Amino acid sequence: MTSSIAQSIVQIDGSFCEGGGQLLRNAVALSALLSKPISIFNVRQNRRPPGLRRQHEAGINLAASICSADTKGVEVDSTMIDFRPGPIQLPKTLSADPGTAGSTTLLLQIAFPCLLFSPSAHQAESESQEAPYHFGISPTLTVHRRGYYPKGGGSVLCTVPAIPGPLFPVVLTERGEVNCDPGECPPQRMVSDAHRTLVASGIPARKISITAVRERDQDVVGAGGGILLWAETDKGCLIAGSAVSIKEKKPKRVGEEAAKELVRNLSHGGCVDEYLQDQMIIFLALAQGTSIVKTGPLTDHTRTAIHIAQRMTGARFHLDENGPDSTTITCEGIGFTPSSR
Ligand SMILES: Nc1ncnc2c1ncn2[C@@H]1O[C@H](COP(=O)(O)OP(=O)(O)OP(=O)(O)O)[C@@H](O)[C@H]1O
Repeated sequence: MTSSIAQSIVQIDGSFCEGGGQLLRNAVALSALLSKPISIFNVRQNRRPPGLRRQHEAGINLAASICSADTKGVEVDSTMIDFRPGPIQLPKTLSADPGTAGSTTLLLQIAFPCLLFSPSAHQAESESQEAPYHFGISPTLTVHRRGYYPKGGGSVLCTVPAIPGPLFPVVLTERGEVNCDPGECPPQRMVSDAHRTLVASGIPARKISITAVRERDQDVVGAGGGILLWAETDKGCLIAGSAVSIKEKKPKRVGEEAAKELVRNLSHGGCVDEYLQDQMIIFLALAQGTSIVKTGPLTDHTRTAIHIAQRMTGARFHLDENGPDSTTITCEGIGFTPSSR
């Protein structure tokens, strides 16, 4: 390796802050998108066991197939990887399979930014500009089959509208009034328990509606269940709480857990919940201009995502931690477009 190439490789310590798989996904996604080679050492150092698991391996290989990357060390248990992106060359359909009960949405987390700015499907331009979502984009996600732990076997199809220009910045500083609390979940005990926990926390019963959904046997692999609760506000914010049932957990606890998560995320008055908080960082960094997001206490996932986004993109973040329960994230995004690559 010549010294000029060595100098241009961004060296990333995978043990920073949260030190898990999300650091890896953000760093690889930005490497592929910005065409910046990276080396990550101490991969998932804060997890037991550390190193890559099959779903991380599948995610990195998916990103590599999108941007024709040369990789090193991408195998289970590896704690050091190299990722050298090449040109983005997309087939019409891409698929990835971790071969385990790994999360499909985490595979998407790594591929989505690159697909969004891929130079292939600019006919989607008008659709993307009219979309009502925070950044002005409208991907679709269709669940073909749910696969429950430990077997896995689920299948989702995600369609990503490629955009020709930069993302719009977002200003999410006023949450607005909660309109209703719809929810989806299977057994009745989860429903009644979630309902009781929400009412006990002060949410009026008339605003709560939970629908029990039973999947058709042919649409699932394995046995399981879960509950998803969300609150929608008149300013277009969605705040969620969810839980999945596993053998060791009583259904009563599942409903309670999801309701408590929703209440926790409503109580800080922010515009995004604790999960959207870290997942939107990469998009704030890529958007054009100043984004401002009011949220709850910062998570370590968010601090990690900000660290990686600043290093890889040069976007500037400013954090106002207004007491223990409220944070305002301001970001001066770089205005990335497919032609900046
Ligand atoms: N219940 C949930 N709803 C929505 N998003 C979630 C939920 N739980 C986790 N996430 C999101 O999933 C991502 C991964 O988080 P998680 O803590 O599961 O794994 P990780 O630390 O990134 O990876 P790993 O455990 O593989 O090292 C984060 O971006 C987080 O916001």
